[in-house]
Amino acid sequence: MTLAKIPTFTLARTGAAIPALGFGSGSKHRIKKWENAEKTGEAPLDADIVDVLSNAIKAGFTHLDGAETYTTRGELALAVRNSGVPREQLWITDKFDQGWPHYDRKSPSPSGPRESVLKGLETFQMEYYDLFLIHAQFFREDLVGLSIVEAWQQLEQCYEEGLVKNIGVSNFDVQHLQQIVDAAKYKPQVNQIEYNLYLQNQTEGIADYCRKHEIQLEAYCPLTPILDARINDENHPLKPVIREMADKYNVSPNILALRWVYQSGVIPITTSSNFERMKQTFQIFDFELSEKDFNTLKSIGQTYTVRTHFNQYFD
Ligand SMILES: NC(=O)C1=CN([C@@H]2O[C@H](COP(=O)(O)OP(=O)(O)OC[C@H]3O[C@@H](n4cnc5c(N)ncnc54)[C@H](OP(=O)(O)O)[C@@H]3O)[C@@H](O)[C@H]2O)C=CC1
Ligand SMILES: O=C1Nc2ccccc2C1=O
Repeated sequence: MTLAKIPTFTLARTGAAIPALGFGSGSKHRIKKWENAEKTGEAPLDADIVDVLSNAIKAGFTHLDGAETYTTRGELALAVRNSGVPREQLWITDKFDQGWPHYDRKSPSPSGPRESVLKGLETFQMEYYDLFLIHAQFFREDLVGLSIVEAWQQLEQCYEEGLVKNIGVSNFDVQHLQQIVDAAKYKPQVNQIEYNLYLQNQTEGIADYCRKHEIQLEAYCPLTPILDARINDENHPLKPVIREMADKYNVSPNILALRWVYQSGVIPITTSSNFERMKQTFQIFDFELSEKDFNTLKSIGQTYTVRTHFNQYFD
């Protein structure tokens, strides 16, 4: 299979070229796995999810976003293996599950990220991850056996051992990132956060902080502004603007929303079960928003906030 050439961003400190668009194996896929496990008490491989992830690779995605907590590592590993795409042509991200206080879920790797990395590499039958993240800053003693800084030091060890080529965090605010930066031998290279036109700072000052410290932002929920399921309000201020601008640029609204994220220097991590939509996603690289239109979207987006994840911590 010939893979499409996807633009990249360069990660500080290692110079790694990370594909500027990623495909997620969490969100709807995580929910499906967790619900099944609740019903049946186990989480067997889900053939439909393997198909979705295989289709994503067929559609041209080379950057795949996984996480221990999604319980879809097995599905992603199979999709990667079945694709026949050489390992070095793919970018595989995974995340350490530190446990989730609001779900009362314990970490499946209570001794820390190194345990998670080793288990993940075994599942994937591969030698290294391109990027490994601490999934969230919500550490609680009864759910995981180490502190944030100790977790970071384990990731640094994995980096020195060559098990992970790049290291970072997800859902970190300025205060928790600063704790790591103060103690770090190697500073985080990535922070994956909820980010879109309606949530341009998951937490106060986070986008500027990451830019200042050369920490690449990745955006989950990039499509929130076009999803009625997430915005139960006909009158949200971007609704007519997105429609009008999508017509102007001759793209669909989802492409416009993703392009804005990419053009702001942030890597959209999206997902879909729809093969046509997967292929369509690459249109974000075929046009450019004028500076005026980019800024119009940005300033109108700032007048309205939608957060779908971790409200109990961040609001
Ligand atoms: N670090 C973290 O804490 C988190 C990380 N993530 C990561 O980010 C990934 C993506 O997250 P997610 O929020 O789902 O991403 P998006 O905001 O891209 O939303 C994806 C959803 O949008 C739907 N969709 C796409 N286009 C359209 C359209 N034109 N019309 C209607 N529906 C559409 C898709 O449905 P359809 O299948 O029908 O196309 C899919 O359910 C996750 O899989 C995960 O890897 C997500 C949440 C938290
Ligand atoms: O996609 C995700 N959905 C989640 C829900 C709870 C905790 C983490 C996540 C994800 O990363």
